[in-house]
Amino acid sequence: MSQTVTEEVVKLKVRPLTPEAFRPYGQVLERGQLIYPEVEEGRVAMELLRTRHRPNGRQTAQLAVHFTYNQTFIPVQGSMVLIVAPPPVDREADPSTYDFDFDQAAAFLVEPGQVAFIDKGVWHNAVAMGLECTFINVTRKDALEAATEERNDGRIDQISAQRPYVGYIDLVERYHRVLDLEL
Ligand SMILES: NC(=O)N[C@@H](O)C(=O)O
Repeated sequence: MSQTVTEEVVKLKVRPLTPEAFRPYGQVLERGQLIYPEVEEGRVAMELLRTRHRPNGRQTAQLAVHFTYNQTFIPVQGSMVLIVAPPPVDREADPSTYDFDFDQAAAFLVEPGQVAFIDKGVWHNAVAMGLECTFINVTRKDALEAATEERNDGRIDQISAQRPYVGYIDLVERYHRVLDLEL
């Protein structure tokens, strides 16, 4: 009889966003400091997105990755939880083999007025902390590309299908694991 494989739940405690705690993943912009959004292709673009609470929103199976640009999350209404993990070790490897370090994965509460800037290659996904979060997304856009379609299903593979420069990993498919936020 075939056994269904149930995924292992990896708990992530949601932590306050501080420059020190966030340093392995990027920078928290503070007054008097500068950050430099950067793209190796396309153009730097700023868009206003809204993400809404979704059923089972505490669990995340997919995360995005891109080495050609860094990215900035700036909540303006409502808070978000930014889930991150260090970049894959080998950028030149086949993206389908990119590693994911569960031991270094983390979740940070980003509140309105805070600015979370992730380095190139950092694994990431963002979910609404409450019912919804409207945030400024500083990202990459290629010529003629429109604003990112707002989704509430955490499906980075669907984003990747429209924006091929956004890579992703499905932790359930790859490791039979899922990240579960502990608030
Ligand atoms: N969902 C998500 O984080 N997408 C980004 O990678 C982006 O550049 O917009």
